[in-house]
Amino acid sequence: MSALSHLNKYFYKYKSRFIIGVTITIVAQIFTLYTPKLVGDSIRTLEQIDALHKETVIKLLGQNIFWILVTTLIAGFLTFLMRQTLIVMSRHIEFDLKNEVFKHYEILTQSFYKQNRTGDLMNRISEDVGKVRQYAGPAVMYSINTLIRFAVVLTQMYLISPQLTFYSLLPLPLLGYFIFKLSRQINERSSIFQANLSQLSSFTQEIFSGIRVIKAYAIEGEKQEDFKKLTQESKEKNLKLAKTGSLIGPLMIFLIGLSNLVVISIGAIMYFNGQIPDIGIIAQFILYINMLTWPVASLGWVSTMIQEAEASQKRINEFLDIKPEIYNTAKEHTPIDGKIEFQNVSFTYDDTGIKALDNVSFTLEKGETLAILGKTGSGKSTILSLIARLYDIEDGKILIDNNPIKDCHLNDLRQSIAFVPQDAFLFSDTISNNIRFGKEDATEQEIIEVAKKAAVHENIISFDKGYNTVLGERGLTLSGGQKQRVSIARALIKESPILILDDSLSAVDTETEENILKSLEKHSKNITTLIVTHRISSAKNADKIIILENGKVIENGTHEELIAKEGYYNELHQKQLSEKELL
Ligand SMILES: Nc1ncnc2c1ncn2[C@@H]1O[C@H](COP(=O)(O)OP(=O)(O)OP(=O)(O)O)[C@@H](O)[C@H]1O
Repeated sequence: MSALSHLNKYFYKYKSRFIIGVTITIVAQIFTLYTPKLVGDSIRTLEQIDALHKETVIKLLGQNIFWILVTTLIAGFLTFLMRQTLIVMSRHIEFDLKNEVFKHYEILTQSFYKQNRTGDLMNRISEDVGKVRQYAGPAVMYSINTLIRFAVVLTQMYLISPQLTFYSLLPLPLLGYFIFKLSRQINERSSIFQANLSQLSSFTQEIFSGIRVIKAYAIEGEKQEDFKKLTQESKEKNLKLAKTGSLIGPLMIFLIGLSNLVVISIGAIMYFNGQIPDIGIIAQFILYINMLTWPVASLGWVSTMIQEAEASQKRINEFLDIKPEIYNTAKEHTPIDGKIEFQNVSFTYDDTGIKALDNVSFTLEKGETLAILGKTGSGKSTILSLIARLYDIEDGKILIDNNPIKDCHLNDLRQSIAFVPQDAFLFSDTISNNIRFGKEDATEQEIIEVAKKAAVHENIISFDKGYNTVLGERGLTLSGGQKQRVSIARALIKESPILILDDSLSAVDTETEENILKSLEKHSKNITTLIVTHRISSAKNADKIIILENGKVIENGTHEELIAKEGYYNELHQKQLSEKELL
């Protein structure tokens, strides 16, 4: 139960609902006691049929039926209220916990997302939180219900006949034991089934995300076979689970029957021996025993729920206990102007041990543009990640507006960067909302303006619904180049002092690229811009250019200076010039 103690703060938060729920449960249980008593009274009345007038008997029976109806209705209504308070409380707790987990996911760093699979993250926030809710709601409710029912029913039974109470309760522990054993087995089998289900969903999710590759390689048949194998496994596991589950019903019927038999036999003997005054008591006890059977049976079920919830909360806590490696240390807000300086920065990725940057230095004044070129894997994107402080460095210094990056308010720093990543990610929403993502209160006019600057306006208005075109999952309805340009528009609307383009014109033809760069030049006069690119055409107008190789800066200067050096840049320039001529 230690992991579940995480929920105590929520029980405390909803304490008034909890207390009201418990009070209602107690009152509801007291009302349910009336039915057996009234049934017993009715049988007692019938026993006296010879001594009483027929009308008196009918009148007494009629009164009893009336009160049975009234007390049952009240008990039913109170049970409804009990669910309304306790189950609704669990829904509130589920909501709070989901939000707590989501908020925590958001502050965790890149390495967390690299180490954990998306499916796992989703499972913990949905499936596991759902299991925990079963504890906070039904498990707590049934436990309280059982406890109170036992207390009131047993007291009533004991007051009538302690001896008959003892005998009638004999089969109940047996019922409890078997149900507990079966629930254990159900728990194990359901965990196995759940794990298999997770595997199945991860498999299908991957297949649908990569459907284009699967079709291109014509391996649908093979994948179908894999799917068949997985579903076959899933079916077998589910059948095993169903087999155990189907034993519970018959077992309960058998043991309830046994209990009734015990009450009738022992009750009859006691009646003949004069140990109980009338047969009505036997009927009353049969009803009491039936009232206790379900709570006993539910104990096994409740214990399964608690065990599952404990396991799930443990998984949730594993993530909640992870402290983000990167966090804000600045007490005050630090507005960002845009000067960026790297002083002998070296950086190694912890998980792979790859040294991505080696002694990198450059200075970029506010409003200047830096182009970063270099072979793939040379460390270009790493520089950009470090500016957004997605990682912290150990060697060297990164200064933003002459202050160490760690002294900048993390939120201010990230807010001041408009980032266009290598693989543009668009949400399943309208184009307009995808652009507005960069500035929530942007007007339609502003959206159109930035779309024009990103040279994507003409494309957008050619769609039937224009800016209201809804993009499919991950914006699949747009071409690669269109996605990149919408992503650029989103960055431009943000009007941040720092603009970062990570190879984000790669899917755009050179003519469109030129148009975009021209508008960017006008747009970003006061904006510090970093462009990672493989094309000279994207770099040539930058104020500064650096060339990386294996994390080291091997050349730096302006376009003219680098051409004159006859190194990597010049070679690339010549190559791209001749390619252009060939076209
Ligand atoms: N998140 C990461 N964790 C571990 N290693 C990484 C990570 N990102 C990049 N690397 C490694 O660091 C090195 C530099 O990668 P980086 O992405 O900065 O190169 P790049 O020049 O941007 O490459 P490309 O042009 O292909 O995008 C590579 O060897 C890469 O494998």
